[in-house]
Formats: sequence, C-alpha cells, structure tokens
Amino acid sequence: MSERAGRNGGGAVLELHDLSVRIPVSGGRWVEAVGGVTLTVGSAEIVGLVGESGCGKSTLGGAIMGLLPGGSRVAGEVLLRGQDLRGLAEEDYRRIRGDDIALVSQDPSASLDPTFPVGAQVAEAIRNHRDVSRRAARERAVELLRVVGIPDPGARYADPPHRFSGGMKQRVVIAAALANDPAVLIADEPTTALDVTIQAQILHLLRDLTVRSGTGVLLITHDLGVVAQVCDRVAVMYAGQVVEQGTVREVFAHPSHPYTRALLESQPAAHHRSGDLPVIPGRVPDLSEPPAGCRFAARCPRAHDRCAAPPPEIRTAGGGRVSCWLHHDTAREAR
Ligand SMILES: Nc1ncnc2c1ncn2[C@@H]1O[C@H](COP(=O)(O)OP(=O)(O)OP(=O)(O)O)[C@@H](O)[C@H]1O
Ligand code: NI
Repeated sequence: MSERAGRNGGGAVLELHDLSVRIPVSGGRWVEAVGGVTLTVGSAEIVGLVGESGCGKSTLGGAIMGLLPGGSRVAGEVLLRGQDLRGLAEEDYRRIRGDDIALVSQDPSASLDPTFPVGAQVAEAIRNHRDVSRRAARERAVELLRVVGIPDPGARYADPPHRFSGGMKQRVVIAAALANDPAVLIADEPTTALDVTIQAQILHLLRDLTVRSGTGVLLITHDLGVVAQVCDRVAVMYAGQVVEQGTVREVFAHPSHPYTRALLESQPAAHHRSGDLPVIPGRVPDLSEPPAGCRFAARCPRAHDRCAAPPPEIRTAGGGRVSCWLHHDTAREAR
C-alpha cells in the first residue's frame, strides 16, 4: 500500500497467453478445465472473470498461483511482469506467493489460523517475505488493519479470528494479502460468503487499496453485479474459454457473444441488486470431451452451420474481443 502507482507505467502486470490446464481424472482421462485463454491485467486495473459454475475460473486462478490439483498439465504462458511462472520450482513459487502474487478466496475462515491473533497473522505474512524486525512487522500490521477498516486496530491485534464477523475477517485476509504490495491479486469470489451490504463495502475497499498501490486484480465471480460495481474490464468465460472480453462499459452496453447476451438479458432488470448468474437453458458441455466446434453452439439461439468449426480465438491479450462466428471480423481486429 505504499506509493507505487505507475510503477509499471500502467502496463501489464499479468499476461496469460493461450493458457490451457488439463486435470487428470479417473480412468486415465483428463478434464480440460481451461482451454486456451489469452488475457491481460494491467497495473491498478481490476479485471472481472465471470461465468457459470464449473467453467474453469478457479482453475485459471490456481494456474496463476501455482496451486493446481496434482498431476495437472499446464500449457501456454503465465507472465508476471514479463517473467514466465510456468515450470517454476515449488520453492521459487513459495517465495513469490504472498509477495508478488496473492490470493483472497471465498471463505476468510479457511485463510486464517483460528488459534492465532489476527494481527500476528498479518505480521507473519510480512516477515515470511521481508527481513524486518518483529516490532516493525507489528507496527506495519497494525497500520494495515487500520487501513482495511478494523476499528481500534492496536487493541484488536491480539484477538483471534472468532472474535470478528465474516466481513471483518475478510478485511484481515485482505490486509495480509496486500501486506507486501503484490503486483497481482487473485480474488476468487471474495464476497460470495458475505451479506449484500458488507459485499459492497469489501469490494470498494479492494478497489481503493489496489488502485492506490498499483496492484492488478483478477476478480473471479459468478455475479455480474459485482463486475458492474468494481471492474474496469471483464472477461466472460464459457466451458474453459474466454468467449468475450472488453471494458465493462462496452461489454455491458454492447454484448456481442450470444452467451454474454443471454447472461445480461436474464439479469433481474427491475432492481440493480446483485445476484447469481441466471439459468440459461441447456447444459455446459463435458470438459473431458469438449465439442470440436463452438462450445456454446448446443445452447446458442443463433447457432448455424459454421459453428461446427472452432470459432476464431481471442489471440491478442488486450485486444481481441469476441470469439464467435457471428463476429468473425471484430474477433480479429486489434483494438
Ligand atoms: N481437482 C479436480 N479434479 C477433477 N476435476 C476438477 C478438479 N478441479 C476442477 N475440476 C473440473 O474443472 C472444471 C472447472 O472447475 P473450476 O472449479 O475451475 O470452475 P469454476 O468456474 O471456478 O466454478 P465455480 O463457480 O463453481 O467455483 C470443472 O469441470 C471441474 O469439475
Ligand atoms: Ni471457482
């Protein structure tokens, strides 16, 4: 949370190039949980990754964090400020996890040690990666607790997690995740377990802190309301692939992919309450045998003959916008 804005000149802190992840399942079979994703996150930018349950969002986050089920195979590139993380030794990954890249997940209780004072957990996150005295780490931890909105942080430092509400616990997790000013934060459904008013507070906190520090955020959610509230850009994922991406403004105002349209059209219109993704008729394809052509074709109201062939991929990290035969020209165009 130091003054670091602009350190990367607003450039990409995270770049995924044609990233695929296969997870081994029984019978010598594989699930292709992520199938060729190209995506960038810029410094101080919040990119929403949205899609139905099982479309591969958490697996994508896991591939960035170096936390995948045993035996998984990763292809493509994961670049952190230009350095390829793929194939990094576990020891090296441990060094950057919690330092250059950090994770906030859905359940704050699972991220915190129940027996240990919250402040000490934040201080430990600092001392794991920085050569500072206990006293300096403690002072910084108190400051971080204050910054994330824990009232009376000096006194609350010594309290164990169970003395805090869910929302306050998630604030502590955010303090620990941002303690070392990561270049990239993966936030996987960070507010799903919290009630709606607390959700909005936590999202705005995340936004304030990461924009100020220049941290790039990949915000994983199944909630379009969350994307609308805090994201700069959005990538829509379907069956392991990004089918459309762009600024929140352009994608929400002019959704191009029929899947994105279906998601937006079935949002509750009367009130702008955030909610779960609506149900679209049909089923997500089995990712152990993904269809050869467009993966959405079986559920798509606008499917035609051409959709039996794979649609043009989104190849340029910041550029390509939609992967659909209906928008064949815009898919190639660099923006
Ligand atoms: N450990 C695992 N073993 C086998 N298959 C897995 C494993 N983890 C994930 N998968 C499969 O990979 C695909 C993607 O799952 P993933 O959890 O990444 O989706 P998600 O978009 O995060 O879903 P949700 O919104 O429910 O969290 C699914 O088909 C899932 O069944
Ligand atoms: Ni998930």
